[in-house]
Amino acid sequence: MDVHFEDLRSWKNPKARVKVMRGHFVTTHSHVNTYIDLSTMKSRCNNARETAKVMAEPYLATTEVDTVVCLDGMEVVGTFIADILSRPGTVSINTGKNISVVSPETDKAGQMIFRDNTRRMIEGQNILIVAGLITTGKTMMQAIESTLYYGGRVNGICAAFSLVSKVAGMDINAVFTQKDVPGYEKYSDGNCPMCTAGQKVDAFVNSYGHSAL
Ligand SMILES: O=C(O)c1cc(=O)[nH]c(=O)n1[C@@H]1O[C@H](COP(=O)(O)O)[C@@H](O)[C@H]1O
Repeated sequence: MDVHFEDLRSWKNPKARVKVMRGHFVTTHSHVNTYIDLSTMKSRCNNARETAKVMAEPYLATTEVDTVVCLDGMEVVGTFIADILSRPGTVSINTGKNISVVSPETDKAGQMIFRDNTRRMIEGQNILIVAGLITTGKTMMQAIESTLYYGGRVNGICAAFSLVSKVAGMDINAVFTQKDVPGYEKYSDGNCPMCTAGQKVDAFVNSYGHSAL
């Protein structure tokens, strides 16, 4: 496979950056013609912090957050978001809080669950969900349902990249949208023109990364 990544930087903050690769990829719920690699923002401290600034900004003055629920391995970014929201001396209404940062577990049935030890960080709490990639919105829908099931209030949803602007009627605050990645297309299984054209699958991709075939 000829691996060619383009750098993509947020116009809001160039240090919030991802890498983009074109090809034929199989994801959990769809086929996509573009792979977005989030490893820099997920794993490098400076990039995670700068990404967190972009993500936290809309919530600073207005949104109560007690717990950040992280999906797709976004814990480093989520922790910076919690820190930014709770910092003293900012306009944040969450100043001084000890905000929790948790991740759900996916059980064998594919349900997102919280173990007994983290439930108190969901039940009766104001939740901000932080996702990596939102493609169809199915995974986010599961995360919202799970949070509500455990008694949390979903007050905000943010993502590194989202193809959709809303899930369950809630706005998605995305660092990158389809406008930033022109030509990004997703196709349901069985309806993929790349498969129809006999284009070989380049890689299986999931939130951990990609494995070339
Ligand atoms: O995990 C994946 O398969 C994946 C690869 C990809 O290119 N894009 C992508 O959105 N995902 C994951 O698929 C889930 C979101 O897809 P939807 O449920 O279709 O919105 C998230 O867990 C993403 O990390």
